[in-house]
Amino acid sequence: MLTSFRKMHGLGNDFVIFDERANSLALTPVRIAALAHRRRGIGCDQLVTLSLTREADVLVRFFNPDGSEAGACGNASRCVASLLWHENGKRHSTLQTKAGLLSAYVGEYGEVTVDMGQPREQWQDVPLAAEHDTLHLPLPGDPAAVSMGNPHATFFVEDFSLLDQGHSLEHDPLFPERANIGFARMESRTKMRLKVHERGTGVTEACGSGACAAVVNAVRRGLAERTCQVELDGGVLRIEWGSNNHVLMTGPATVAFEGTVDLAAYPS
Ligand SMILES: N[C@@H](CCC[C@H](N)C(=O)O)C(=O)O
Repeated sequence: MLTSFRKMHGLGNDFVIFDERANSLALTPVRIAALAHRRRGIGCDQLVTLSLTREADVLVRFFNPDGSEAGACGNASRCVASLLWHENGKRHSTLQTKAGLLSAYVGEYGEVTVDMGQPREQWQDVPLAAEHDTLHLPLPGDPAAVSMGNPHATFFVEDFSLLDQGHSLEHDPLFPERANIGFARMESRTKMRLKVHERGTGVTEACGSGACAAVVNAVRRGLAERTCQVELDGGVLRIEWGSNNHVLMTGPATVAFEGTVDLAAYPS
């Protein structure tokens, strides 16, 4: 039996989205990893599932290609909000995620703003393995850490030569749940160039939660204003860390194609 899915992306950060609102699908971590595989499966940066909930318009779960589940995914959250808008015509939506309830708004030109909630700056919340100042982690390169519902460390750099260390930094014992590793070059106080090695995925075209984390860390370091444009390989996000401590992320959401797959052909 064939199961439908949608392929969407936010700035090239791409997702396979399965709708489990009518029927639940047997998506085990092994099957998710097989489906997400670029050569042997459909291929994506994250596999996303939608389910029914009483708490919000939809319950959204995000899975990395290694089968691990993430608390947050900014670019996929914009895609899901855009998908709901196309379904029901409502520009406002609410998304229940592992990290919390998010609200989203689709603007005049189809661009999506997601309220990514409040950053968490305490070492236990990132989390780190032991008590440290999250503004200056004890690692070469002096990164800062924050949780946007998932763990992030941001290095402030002049060039991106450290990018190939992303995998070993992700697995550094300092991060008991591993971490997404961002490399930010400040172009001005309102403009940043960012590349991200994503936990469980690798280097992606864009990382929405990584952009939020990088701006929060840049503001905490005194390097940026609270509204900042973040240029990633796949395009630009606008990040605003509001006076209510919530981080708003605005950017595009694009449907690539709709397809079907025989789930039984993948290991469970
Ligand atoms: N693509 C993302 C983040 C996806 C999850 C991340 N790899 C993790 O494990 O935390 C985004 O746009 O935020």
